[in-house]
Amino acid sequence: MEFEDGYSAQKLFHQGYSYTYDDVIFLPGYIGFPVEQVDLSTKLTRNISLNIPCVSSPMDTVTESSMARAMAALGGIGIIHANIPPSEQASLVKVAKSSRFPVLSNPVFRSPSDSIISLENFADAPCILVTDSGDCRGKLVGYVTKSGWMNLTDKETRLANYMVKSSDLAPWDCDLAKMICYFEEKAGNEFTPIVKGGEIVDVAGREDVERLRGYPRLVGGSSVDANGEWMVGAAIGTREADKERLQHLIKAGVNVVVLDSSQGNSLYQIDMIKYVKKTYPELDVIGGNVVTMYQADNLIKAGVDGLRVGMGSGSICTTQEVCAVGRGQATAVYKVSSLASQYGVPVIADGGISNSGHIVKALSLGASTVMMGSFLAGSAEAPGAYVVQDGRRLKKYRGMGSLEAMTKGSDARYLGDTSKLKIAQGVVGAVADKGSVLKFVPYTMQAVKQGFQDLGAQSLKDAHDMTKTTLRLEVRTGAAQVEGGVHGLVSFEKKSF
Ligand SMILES: NC(=O)C1=CN([C@@H]2O[C@H](COP(=O)(O)OP(=O)(O)OC[C@H]3O[C@@H](n4cnc5c(N)ncnc54)[C@H](O)[C@@H]3O)[C@@H](O)[C@H]2O)C=CC1
Ligand SMILES: O=c1[nH]c(=O)c2[nH+]cn([C@@H]3O[C@H](COP(=O)(O)O)[C@@H](O)[C@H]3O)c2[nH]1
Ligand SMILES: [K+]
Repeated sequence: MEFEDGYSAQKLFHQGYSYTYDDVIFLPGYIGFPVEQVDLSTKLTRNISLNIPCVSSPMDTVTESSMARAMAALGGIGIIHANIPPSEQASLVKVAKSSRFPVLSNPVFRSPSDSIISLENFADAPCILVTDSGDCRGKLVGYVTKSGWMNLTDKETRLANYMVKSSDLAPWDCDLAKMICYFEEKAGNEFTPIVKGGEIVDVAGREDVERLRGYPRLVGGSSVDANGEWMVGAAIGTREADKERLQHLIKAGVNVVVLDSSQGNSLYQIDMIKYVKKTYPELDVIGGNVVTMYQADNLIKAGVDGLRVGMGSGSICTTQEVCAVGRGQATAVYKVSSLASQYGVPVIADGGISNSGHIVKALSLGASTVMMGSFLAGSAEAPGAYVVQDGRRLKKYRGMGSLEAMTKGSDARYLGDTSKLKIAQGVVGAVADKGSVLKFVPYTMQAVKQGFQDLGAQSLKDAHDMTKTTLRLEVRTGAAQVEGGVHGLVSFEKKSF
């Protein structure tokens, strides 16, 4: 029997309002299965499948090699930003794909006849690798740990005199499970270099392995391509020079490209989509950003394999203030998805995700994945070091359209090559330390699964089907939103897991 209770998505999003995630609330459905049976596997593009619906933003304070590796290990994907020269971006892609162990350690190399005079020689590396040639192509003879070096009285002494002698190497396709076995077998080793194609590409440490063992495990597995390497995406622009950038990325083995623009429905982007599809027919290309059916239709006709949705919804975005264009993110995701689904083009809900509930809403309203910037920027895997401010550990997070990011690399794109007027569409800020994505993303996915269970959706397909049929939702008034949050307490501590 049908009850007159709540609104269908179609009715709710046809009222002339731009709604965002917090404006709407879903009415629960019927739970007929355990939470473990919720399957969050999904599609990033027509041809790329993921085990979790998570994508990291192509921003220079969010996604470089370390984030891309971790996102792939989790079963999602990272999109490497383009705010650096093409060869550097390509090398970040290559590094991310060079090992299947989810931690990146940027090893430092020396030869046996070298000495280490200062702790700074370790840079951020956990140890120094000693090879006969003193570089990554040489034959491994041993390694030096920080504590081994600290205990030295004579810092001038040569590495050959105190290094831990070892020639043990782990192959690049050793994932966490294989690395656990490796360290169990090699009881004396604290570190093992990882080798690929005759080159040492990274180093794994016993401590990392132990730490990762304590993290929650995701069922479903990692994002691995046909060559057994992590899947990694990269952003490019729509200028002539981006064709050369793309060549570098292709050589590095990039699996998907995102045409990174705030307003994707342009002559430039349509030309670029056609160029990419013609030149590299095997490569999936994601177009955007779009927020309307009209914009999406143009890019779908041009041949995109995926669409990125969101304009001005990002935490660091000022586009709606500056340019007066954009859309509430819930409406944008619903409207674009309802068109894109007719063509089998998956939608990425980009921006405005600050909790697991927002992810449930984005996915239920039709998105196949969510792209996140601020949600991931405070993690250990995001680029940059933590700073301590008023007793809190913070990491910098900035918009790619902020003045600071523009002057770092995207001037040509932003200002027009000859223009001298800089108009920011983003801000520079900071986010709190959240620890490793390898730890908090699995908890977040468990929360999303619970949301799906409450709705009565066992998969993304179920949720998408329900949104077209039985799902009911409502707009929350201001008071209802207050009620939905924590309220009326003198103090509280919000700990999610
Ligand atoms: N999602 C969002 O709401 C927003 C995102 N951003 C982010 O900021 C960054 C830059 O975004 P946009 O400024 O939109 O970059 P964009 O590269 O699309 O546009 C910058 C300027 O270059 C022009 N342009 C692009 N290709 C051209 C060509 N071939 N010939 C001549 N002119 C050309 C555009 O029309 C525009 O005026 C991206 O990382 C984007 O994701 C910025 C603002 C909003
Ligand atoms: O208006 C903008 N000015 C900017 O400078 C800017 N930089 C990034 N982005 C977009 O914001 C998304 C990340 O948003 P969140 O932090 O909310 O996850 C990203 O994925 C982008 O879509 C920008 N938007
Ligand atoms: K905003």
